[in-house]
Amino acid sequence: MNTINTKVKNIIDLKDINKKFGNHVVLDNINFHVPAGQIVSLIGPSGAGKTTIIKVALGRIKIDSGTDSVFNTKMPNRNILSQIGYMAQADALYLTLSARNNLEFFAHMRGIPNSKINDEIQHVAKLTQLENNLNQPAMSYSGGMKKRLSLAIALLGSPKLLILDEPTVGIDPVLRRQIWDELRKLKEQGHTILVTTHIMSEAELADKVAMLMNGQIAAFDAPDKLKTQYNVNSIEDVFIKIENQEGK
Ligand SMILES: Nc1ncnc2c1ncn2[C@@H]1O[C@H](COP(=O)(O)OP(=O)(O)OP(=O)(O)O)[C@@H](O)[C@H]1O
Repeated sequence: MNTINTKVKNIIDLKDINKKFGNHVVLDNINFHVPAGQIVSLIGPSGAGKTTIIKVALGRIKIDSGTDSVFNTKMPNRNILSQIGYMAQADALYLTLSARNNLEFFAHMRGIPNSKINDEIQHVAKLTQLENNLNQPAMSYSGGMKKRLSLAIALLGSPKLLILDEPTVGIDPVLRRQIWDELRKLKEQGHTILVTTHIMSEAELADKVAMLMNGQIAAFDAPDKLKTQYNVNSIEDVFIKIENQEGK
């Protein structure tokens, strides 16, 4: 694998980002960063622009102005992209292939050496509880299984940066907890994780919560600090308070 600069303070660093679709301002001069070695959850109402922020970070959409860098490198950059574990909201699977073949394909794309691919597949399949279904074609998977397979693909090779767009939709609470345990383990090993979610109890498990509203980052801090600041007991209540303040 190519080397990347992991000794940066903020692994994702978006500065003064403006993005409109037609006349619709989605990101209004946003400054947003994901500090190295932390889990940041990005929350906000449906359509607030969470996926758009992710696509900006990945360099997948053209911004109107601002700068986006990942590992201190201007995006898009093919070397950096190959080293990000990205799970999109819509599954990007080869449905006619087996789950194992999907994992093998993406493991090659990620540059994992052939000698390590089988062990890697076993590892991520275990984490996502797919060990017994690896030989089935992806098209025979349920919605939740497809989500788990997408997550398994993102986890291949333990990438230094994971970007997960609603990874636990359609996943039952027990497995969701196991997935968060794994995310925290990866964080303890020095990995950086950006995750979007609509599940507020899940957002609270992150080191920092960023709330996107009306094109701006309305709050960005540790969950406990946000709860103290807004004088409430949960991130759900912080969300509701900010939404009311913003006049929605
Ligand atoms: N390619 C596009 N062309 C036009 N409008 C777009 C495009 N992509 C996104 N939008 C609009 O930008 C806004 C933000 O979309 P985005 O998908 O980023 O929201 P989100 O916060 O991720 O929503 P959700 O929580 O529902 O997934 C929405 O109003 C959406 O309709």
